[in-house]
Amino acid sequence: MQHRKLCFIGAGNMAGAIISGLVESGYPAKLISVCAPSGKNRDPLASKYGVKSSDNNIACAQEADVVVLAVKPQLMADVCKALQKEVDFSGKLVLSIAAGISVARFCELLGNKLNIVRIMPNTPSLVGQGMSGLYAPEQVSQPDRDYSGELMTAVGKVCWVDTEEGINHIIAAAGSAPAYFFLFMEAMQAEAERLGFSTETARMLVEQAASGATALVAASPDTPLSQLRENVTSKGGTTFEALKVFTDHKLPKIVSEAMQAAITRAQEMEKQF
Ligand SMILES: NC(=O)C1=CN([C@@H]2O[C@H](COP(=O)(O)OP(=O)(O)OC[C@H]3O[C@@H](n4cnc5c(N)ncnc54)[C@H](O)[C@@H]3O)[C@@H](O)[C@H]2O)C=CC1
Ligand SMILES: O=C(O)[C@@H]1CCC=N1
Repeated sequence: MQHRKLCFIGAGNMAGAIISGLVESGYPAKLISVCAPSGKNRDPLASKYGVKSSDNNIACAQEADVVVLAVKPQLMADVCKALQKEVDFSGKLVLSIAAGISVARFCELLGNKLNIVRIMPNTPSLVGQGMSGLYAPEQVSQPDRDYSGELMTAVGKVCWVDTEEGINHIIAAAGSAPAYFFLFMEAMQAEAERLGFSTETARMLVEQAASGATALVAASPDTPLSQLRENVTSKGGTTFEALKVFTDHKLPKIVSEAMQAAITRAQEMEKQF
């Protein structure tokens, strides 16, 4: 992949996950810098992965070819305004991983001719199993699109969307989705503990069932998920009764409402920040 000088503004969960995945996959650490006001998160990244750590957003952005905006949406306007005063963004590629901040808003904050790609990653990027959605406005060049795609391919799979609205759909289906599965697994682990298993055993049971199920999905690309479910569900058996509880409580409707709630919040954030 192309190796450009890369600067992360923000050193939190998501920046850390991407930096770790990039370095593990061979991206040169000396080309990566990470900025945050406090050393609490960025210094461990510097010592673990050999990237440069700094509290100076402006100096790092000035030096970089590619600036990754990885702060919370609430802070984005202030961070961008400070950058805009000192940094010439012409000739740079800006990547935003923020939910709920549109390209139009970034152009207001950083300049009209901004060369920007929106990326919606998720935390499994930390272990090279990320799922990222990408959107680039028409004016972004093919080499910049290729670079953005290659960057996120280094930490997982990528899915380009043709319209910016698609980024909010990616949030619902992938960006926020690890938390849905963690919630489900937490509830299962708690019940396994109530059944008398130790915390460690309960976690192992749930973790292995979940990773075994996803491995089976990955190994069966032509089998619909419904078929995989039916393969577990013996007639007159236990799974049928368990699934009946989920369907009686309208699990598919709950999932649909939860995903729509994520989209609605992203749309609200687009107005708020
Ligand atoms: N956590 C997740 O699963 C995902 C998060 N995102 C997006 O990633 C962005 C970051 O989210 P997280 O990493 O979860 O947040 P976080 O709260 O873990 O990290 C934010 C980082 O920004 C730093 N920061 C605060 N003020 C700063 C400033 N003035 N200059 C530079 N850095 C500053 C903080 O020190 C912290 O390191 C958000 O915009 C979020 O929408 C996108 C997809 C998934
Ligand atoms: O909760 C959030 O707003 C961010 C975006 C997707 C995952 N986390």
